[in-house]
Amino acid sequence: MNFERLDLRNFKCYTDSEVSLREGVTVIHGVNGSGKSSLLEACFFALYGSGAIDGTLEDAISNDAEEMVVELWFSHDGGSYHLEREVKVRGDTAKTTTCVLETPDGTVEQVTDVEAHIEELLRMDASAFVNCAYVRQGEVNKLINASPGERQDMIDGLLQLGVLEEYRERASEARLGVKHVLDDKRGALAQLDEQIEDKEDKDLHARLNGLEDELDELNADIEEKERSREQARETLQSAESVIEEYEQRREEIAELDEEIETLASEIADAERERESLGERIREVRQRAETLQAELDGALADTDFQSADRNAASERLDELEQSAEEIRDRIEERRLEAQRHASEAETKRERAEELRADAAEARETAAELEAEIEADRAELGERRDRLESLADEAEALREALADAPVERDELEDHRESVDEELTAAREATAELRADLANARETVEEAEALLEAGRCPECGQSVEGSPHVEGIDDDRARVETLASELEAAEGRIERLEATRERAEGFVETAAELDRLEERHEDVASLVEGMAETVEAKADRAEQRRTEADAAEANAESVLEAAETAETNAESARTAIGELNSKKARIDERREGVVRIAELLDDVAAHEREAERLRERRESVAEGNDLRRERLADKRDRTAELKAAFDEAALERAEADRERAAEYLDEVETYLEARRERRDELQNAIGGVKNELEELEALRARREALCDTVDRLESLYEEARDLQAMYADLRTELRQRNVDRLEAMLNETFDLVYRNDSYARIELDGEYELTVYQKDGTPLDPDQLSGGERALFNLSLRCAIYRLLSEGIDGQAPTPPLILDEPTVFLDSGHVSKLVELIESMTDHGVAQIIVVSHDEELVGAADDLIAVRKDPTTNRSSVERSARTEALP
Ligand SMILES: Nc1ncnc2c1ncn2[C@@H]1O[C@H](COP(=O)(O)OP(=O)(O)OP(=O)(O)O)[C@@H](O)[C@H]1O
Ligand SMILES: [Zn+2]
Repeated sequence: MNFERLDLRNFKCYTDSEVSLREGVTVIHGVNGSGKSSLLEACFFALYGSGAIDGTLEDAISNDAEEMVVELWFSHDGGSYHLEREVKVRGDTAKTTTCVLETPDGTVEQVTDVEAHIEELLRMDASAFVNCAYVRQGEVNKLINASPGERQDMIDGLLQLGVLEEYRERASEARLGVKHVLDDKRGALAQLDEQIEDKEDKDLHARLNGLEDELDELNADIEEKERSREQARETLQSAESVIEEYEQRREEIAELDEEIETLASEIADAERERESLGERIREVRQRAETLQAELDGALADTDFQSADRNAASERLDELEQSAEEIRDRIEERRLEAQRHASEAETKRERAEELRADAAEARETAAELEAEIEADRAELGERRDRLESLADEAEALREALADAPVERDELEDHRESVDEELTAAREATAELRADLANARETVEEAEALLEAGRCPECGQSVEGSPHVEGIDDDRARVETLASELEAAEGRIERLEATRERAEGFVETAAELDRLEERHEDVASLVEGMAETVEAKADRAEQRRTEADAAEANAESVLEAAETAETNAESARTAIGELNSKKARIDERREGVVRIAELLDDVAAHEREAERLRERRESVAEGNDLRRERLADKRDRTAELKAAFDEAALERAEADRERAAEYLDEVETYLEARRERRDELQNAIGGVKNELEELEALRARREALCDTVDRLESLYEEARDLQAMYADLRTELRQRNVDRLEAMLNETFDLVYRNDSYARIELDGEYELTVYQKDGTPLDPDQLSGGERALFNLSLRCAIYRLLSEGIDGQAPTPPLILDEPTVFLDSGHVSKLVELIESMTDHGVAQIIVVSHDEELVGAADDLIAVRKDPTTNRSSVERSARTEALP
């Protein structure tokens, strides 16, 4: 078996690590506390679970984690295996939540199944694994310190010698079991012998004969007594029958006396009944006669003469029928009267409606006519107004006839006059200004002349232009004044013309308005005239309608009267029918009374007849009773004569005696029978005992056979037990011999020292070291380093013995050594390297050594470095490349 790979998550100081492991020698190195041992522990935990680690499951989980996973891949016997264990913290404790082993033949789950499978694969349990393959740190002395017994158990277990011990124990158990059964059987046999002896001592056959003789005698006695008991019973019976007969006779006489008395009183009762019946008959007959007289009277009162009940019924039916017919006719008439009356009512209502319609139509007509009158008056007024408007217009047209232009040009005309006037006024203003200037010029010249100097140059005006023009200027003033006068006259004329033009314009506007007004009034008049005509037509129509409705109402009223008359005549008919019906009812009552009387008379006659018959039967009954009374008296006399008192007394004496005897004999027989039962039981008992004796003898024979067989079985089991013990001793001796040889060989290899000659391992696994001078030494007495070497040798020897096996190659796990160099000096560390090499030579496929000692590195095929990060306190694993680098 080789480990191939180990994956860790949160296992102790490892957060997440993965290590692949190879064949050959692997050295895991690192400083103290870096996590080397934890790696090995993880492998061990993967294989064997919680039992394989120190402390609890919780301790194995990293301090700050809640769950942990360890996975181990390994090869074994050519197959690949994968083991996974997952542990989770649940509350206060940790639990294994997953445990799976994948094998080439399938998957194994559940902790117990997986562990069983591993134990079977490796042929060792956790403790055997520790003893053989996994040398835990600090346990180097374990094998030395163990007692020989413990050592023996350990080595026997590893070599599977324990199985033989188991078989031996089983054989011993079987032997003990057989012994137990054999003892039981022997005890049973002794008991049987005792029982048989007891029974034979009892002389059972003689007892049986005595009992049978007594039983015969007893039976004869019982038979005789039973015969005389039969005779006594017969005597008793005949006496009892005689007594019974007399008893019956006495009873009969008593009964007869009683019957006679009853009959006599019955006869007296019947006689009284007959008398009262006669009385009743007389009363009923009298009543019938009275009723007959009443009937005769009733018949005389009616037209009905026959005193026959059927004829009366027939007549009643006839009358009933007539009454029925009349009722029907009354009903018919009543309906008819109702129909006519309601018709008259309807017609009257209709006439009323028609009249109301007529009145309404007339009223409407009158209203319309009043409206027409008013409308006509208004129409007249409007026509007058129209005429006066026409006159006013005519007057205005005449006024316009004087106008200088046509009516539609008047406005233009006024505007042109206006323009002309404005122009004239402007020209006048110009003239006026010119004139004023001219006058000023003249006046200035005149003032200069007076002063004699020119106003402009200050020189003398004589001869200056200003003075020379004065005459021209005076002429011009005159011309301008006359022109201004003419212009002012023209303005005056134009103003008059303008006033007239304005007057014409106003007149024309007034005419326009009048004409418009005239047109409006004319169209109003026309509309009104049309309305008046329409209203007149409507009034006419209403009047015609009113006349028609009136006429219609008249004829409807006539129809109503006819209906009323019809209703009245129907009512009269009803009255007549009612009185006719009253007469019929009266007649019916008479006939009913007659019928009742007829029934009554008949009933009374029947009652009289019934009473008479009853009276007769009472008389007959009494005759019969008298006859029976006579018979009974005869029978009583007869019985009394035949009664014999002496015979009765004899019979009573016989009965007493017989009864007494029977009592006695019964008690006697009872006792005898009891005795007979006892004897029969006793005989049965003796016979049973005889049978039992036979059975006991048969059983004894069978038991003797069984005991013989058990004795030989016991011998066999004892032989078998001895054989297993011998075999184990022999096998162990052989192993011990080989182990001793290998131990010496290994010890020689690792510890070259002149002090020790050899090591002895005896059959009881007692270890002794012999010094050169032949003195023995307990391994305890060796030095610390010697002990470590001794122990290593012993382990390697065991490992070799195992791996070579008793019968061929056994499946050995990797050889794991944890810190084997402690206590060793450097010389012995080199020896250790040699030991490891020799183990490889002996065919150990995988050796894993944990050490912080650099010296061991030389022996490594593969080097694994473990480091702990000082800040996180978490370890990591690294395959170091130093293998090649090192010498
Ligand atoms: N549950 C845990 N969580 C975290 N760290 C843990 C846990 N259990 C143990 N450790 C730590 O793991 C570290 C490694 O211990 P281990 O015995 O594997 O070291 P080592 O390399 O074998 O040392 P030495 O050379 O002294 O034998 C220890 O320092 C310990 O404190
Ligand atoms: Zn360690």
